[in-house]
Amino acid sequence: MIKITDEEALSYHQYPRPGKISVETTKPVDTLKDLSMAYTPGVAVPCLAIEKNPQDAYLYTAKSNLVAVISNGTAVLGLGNIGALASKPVMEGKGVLFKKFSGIDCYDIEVDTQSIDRFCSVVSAIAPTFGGINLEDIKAPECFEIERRLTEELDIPVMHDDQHGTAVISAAAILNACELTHKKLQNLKIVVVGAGAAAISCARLYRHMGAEKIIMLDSRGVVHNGRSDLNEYKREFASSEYLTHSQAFECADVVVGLSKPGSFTIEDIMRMDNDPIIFALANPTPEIFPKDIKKARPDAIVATGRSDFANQVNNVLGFPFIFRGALDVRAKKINIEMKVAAAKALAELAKQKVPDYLHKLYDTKLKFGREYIIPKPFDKRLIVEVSSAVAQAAIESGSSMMKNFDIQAYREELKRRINE
Ligand SMILES: NC(=O)C1=CN([C@@H]2O[C@H](COP(=O)(O)OP(=O)(O)OC[C@H]3O[C@@H](n4cnc5c(N)ncnc54)[C@H](OP(=O)(O)O)[C@@H]3O)[C@@H](O)[C@H]2O)C=CC1
Ligand SMILES: CC(=O)C(=O)O
Ligand SMILES: [Mg+2]
Repeated sequence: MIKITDEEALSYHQYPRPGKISVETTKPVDTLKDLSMAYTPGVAVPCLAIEKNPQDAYLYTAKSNLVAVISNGTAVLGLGNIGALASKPVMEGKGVLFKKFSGIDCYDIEVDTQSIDRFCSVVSAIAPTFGGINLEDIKAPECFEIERRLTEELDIPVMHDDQHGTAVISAAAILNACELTHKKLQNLKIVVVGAGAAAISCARLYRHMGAEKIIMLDSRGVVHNGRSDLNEYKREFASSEYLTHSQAFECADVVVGLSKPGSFTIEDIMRMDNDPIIFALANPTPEIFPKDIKKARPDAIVATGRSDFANQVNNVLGFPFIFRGALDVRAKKINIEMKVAAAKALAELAKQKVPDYLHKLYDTKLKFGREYIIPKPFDKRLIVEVSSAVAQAAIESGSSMMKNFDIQAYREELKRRINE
């Protein structure tokens, strides 16, 4: 396990210059002619072209490869409502991952408001700059309304990463854990601990993919019909019978923690069925640490959201590649078909032979099994498999604005890029 100290983390962020991102130019500005083209008078030509045909913005500006990572800092990792400014290191971090893993340029934008109206009006006002909007770390239930409004209003893909990125990756991991434990998704008893942004969307995707028995817990216990304090999103998963916290775990096959440290315990996981699938996904501190889970339940398949344990179920495996595919086919929305395609592509990739550079990087032999149910973020094949699956689903489901997109040529181009 890789250990880092607080001092190392601060030093990484401070030196050699503060922060993790910068802006670079893509055209030469070395001569008087360059200057005349980049700025006035040359720049007026693309301006007028775009005024005439707005789609030309994709030809003459950085829009087609530019995503905004936008947060109001209300649910930053599992740190809670720490505010817009304090969320900036995470948002810069998402920008780094976009660039590193899928070549997408990114501006992080921290919006200091908790008002849904104000947040939406800021985002929709700046949307023309971008090819896509990645919403991040906005708490529930506001995040659902924010995403709904922006998706409806804008003609570029908008995705709340904590909702859908997490749903896609955890669904892929559950599919593979099922295969390893010879269980079927539709027969699973799934306990989702948390009823916020990530939890609600994960549960929706599992249900869409065939899960039938989902029990949800929030900070007040099991979400059930007898409660009068449920919002409309929690009500979608309210169980018809009253259950105690402990009863929820009785013979459960899967627990997905999307809450905070300590929200379920060793006693809870001891009640689960054989070969339990236990995902403790709160960041940075999981609900229970893997070593404690493994000690109590050696038969468990365990995942966390962190890079320093086996089976990292984290949306880093999703947003870079989902947006890559969506941007490249100019998808108007990131729809359910694209999310399911991403989940299936991820699950499938974990079953392929792992390239040597990953064995070296992770200093361990990686082979599909209990300690490797989901690909690693540094797997270069992710962009080929996930982005092309997303692009194909966008085309087939009618979300793409491109006519005659050659998906095979696109896959080849992505393969070429990773071999450069
Ligand atoms: N691994 C990954 O890829 C990801 C992990 N996460 C992690 O998931 C967690 C939640 O994030 P997010 O959904 O964005 O945040 P939200 O603020 O939207 O949701 C937090 C949820 O946790 C619930 N909760 C708090 N305490 C308990 C408890 N003791 N028992 C049960 N539920 C509890 C809250 O309940 P109530 O509704 O009653 O307030 C709320 O529903 C964070 O730790 C985050 O880091 C999130 C996204 C991706
Ligand atoms: C991983 C992530 O996005 C989170 O924990 O919020
Ligand atoms: Mg997040």
